[in-house]
Amino acid sequence: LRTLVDSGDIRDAAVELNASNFESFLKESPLKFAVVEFFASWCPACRNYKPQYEKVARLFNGPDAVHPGIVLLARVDCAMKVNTDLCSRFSVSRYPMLFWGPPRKFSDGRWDPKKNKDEIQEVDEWRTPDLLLNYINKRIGSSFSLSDDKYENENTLPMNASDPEEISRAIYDIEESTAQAFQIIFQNKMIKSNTRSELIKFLQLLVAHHPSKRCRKGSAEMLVNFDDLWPSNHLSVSSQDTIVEEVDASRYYHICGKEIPRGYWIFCRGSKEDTRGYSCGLWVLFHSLSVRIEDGESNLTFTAICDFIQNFFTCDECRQHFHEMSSGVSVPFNKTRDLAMWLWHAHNKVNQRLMVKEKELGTGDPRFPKIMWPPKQLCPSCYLSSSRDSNGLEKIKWDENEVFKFLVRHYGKTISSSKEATLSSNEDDASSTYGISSSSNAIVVPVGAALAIAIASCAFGALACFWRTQQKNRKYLHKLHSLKNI
Ligand SMILES: Cc1cc2nc3c(=O)[nH]c(=O)nc-3n(C[C@H](O)[C@H](O)[C@H](O)COP(=O)(O)OP(=O)(O)OC[C@H]3O[C@@H](n4cnc5c(N)ncnc54)[C@H](O)[C@@H]3O)c2cc1C
Repeated sequence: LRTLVDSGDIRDAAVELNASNFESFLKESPLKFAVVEFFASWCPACRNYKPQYEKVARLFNGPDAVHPGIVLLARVDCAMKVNTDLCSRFSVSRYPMLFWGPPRKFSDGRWDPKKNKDEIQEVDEWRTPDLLLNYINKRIGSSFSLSDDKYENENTLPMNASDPEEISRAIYDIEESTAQAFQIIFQNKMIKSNTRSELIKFLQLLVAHHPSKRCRKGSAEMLVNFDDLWPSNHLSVSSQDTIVEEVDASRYYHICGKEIPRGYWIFCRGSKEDTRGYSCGLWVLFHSLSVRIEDGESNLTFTAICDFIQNFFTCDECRQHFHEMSSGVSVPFNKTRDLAMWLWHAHNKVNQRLMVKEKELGTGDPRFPKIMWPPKQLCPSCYLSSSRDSNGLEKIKWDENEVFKFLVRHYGKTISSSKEATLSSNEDDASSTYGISSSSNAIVVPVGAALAIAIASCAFGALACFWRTQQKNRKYLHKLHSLKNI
């Protein structure tokens, strides 16, 4: 995608699209809304309009956006020959012409002036930044203003954590937090002799059950190369030495693809700069893993998550509290439900503790106060009864069967399926190279014997380990063939 630099050092905030990237870019966009300006570079009125359009674009697009993750502003130059068909699909008859609609509808869409019921609409009021922003505000029921300052926007955030639709956008934050987790691991050189196997276990879990296809693919690549990158035989058992310096880990920073981390949050976006974000994304990742695993994988998953938190989550207080909670588990988990419910309960314990603390210290996010979760609006059937004790604390009697059903619905299919379908086709090629099935979330095992291991143990660990060896053998054979051919 072309990032334009128009005058001096000022980058355009509106994204310039053309016929070759229009469809894929808009299809993959995590945003709910888009404005597309069709213009012609030779048109003087368009040149004059550009700074006005940019004023609104800077509010929503780019790293300094005041309200990122909501509306995409893009433009297409109809004076470019390659864009002729694209512009005629939208019946562009004068310049500039602006359209409004969901990004995905643009990608395969067209606009017909005779059909005004389309999801794509011509923007009728756009001539000044105020008019365009008013139009956007009317469409999404917001009250954004051109004078909004970064992160001082509690009252304008249109998102609501109790909106059941919001969770479908959490896939982007799960990807973001996964990528950030590995950035932190590499930057802080956290792969050591005593943490190496914990990371491998966690990667195996991600390969098999991460809700994002591109993160499964990235984890698989890292797992296949793990022994080469961080060989265990370079370390003595007692050694605490960091071994990450020996390899160019930066090549493997992009566990969920090159464009991630994107640098902003959507579902986990706080109303202040220092709230929510990474830790919220991690919780959502853990919950979505917990409902994706098979019964027989529950204990391994529990250990993999606990070890990951212990070794790689760099919030001391968090890992200490989490360790206290996980040490209280005396009986191994046998069922998906056991783990999902334990994690839900543990998260609520953290919420309860933070409810008091954040109130005392004023450190919480005013738009997202801690609550016993899920709230009634999200899952009425989860509540048998609720009352307040003498200190005003809410006491809830949960219907745990309903809670589990809700967790499966909330963190299961809603999170991945529709968004994954939009990934680009070259990722499909790569994932088949690595034997990852997108439909089942599982690893495709090349040999029947491996299947037997998988069925017998029903554990992603054994399966992923076997598969890793297979990949290494394949790599070795491939190298051998290339050498023979020289
Ligand atoms: C493992 C772990 C331990 C932590 N321990 C601490 C700690 O000890 N002290 C501290 O100050 N901070 C701790 N944090 C950070 C803290 O829990 C929050 O992540 C942070 O305050 C941001 O809160 P949030 O409002 O974004 O919601 P989060 O608590 O991060 O939750 C993210 C989302 O998960 C959903 N959710 C909320 N509760 C549940 C639940 N019970 N089950 C399932 N889904 C739920 C909601 O949709 C919510 O928006 C911890 C984080 C993690 C990942």
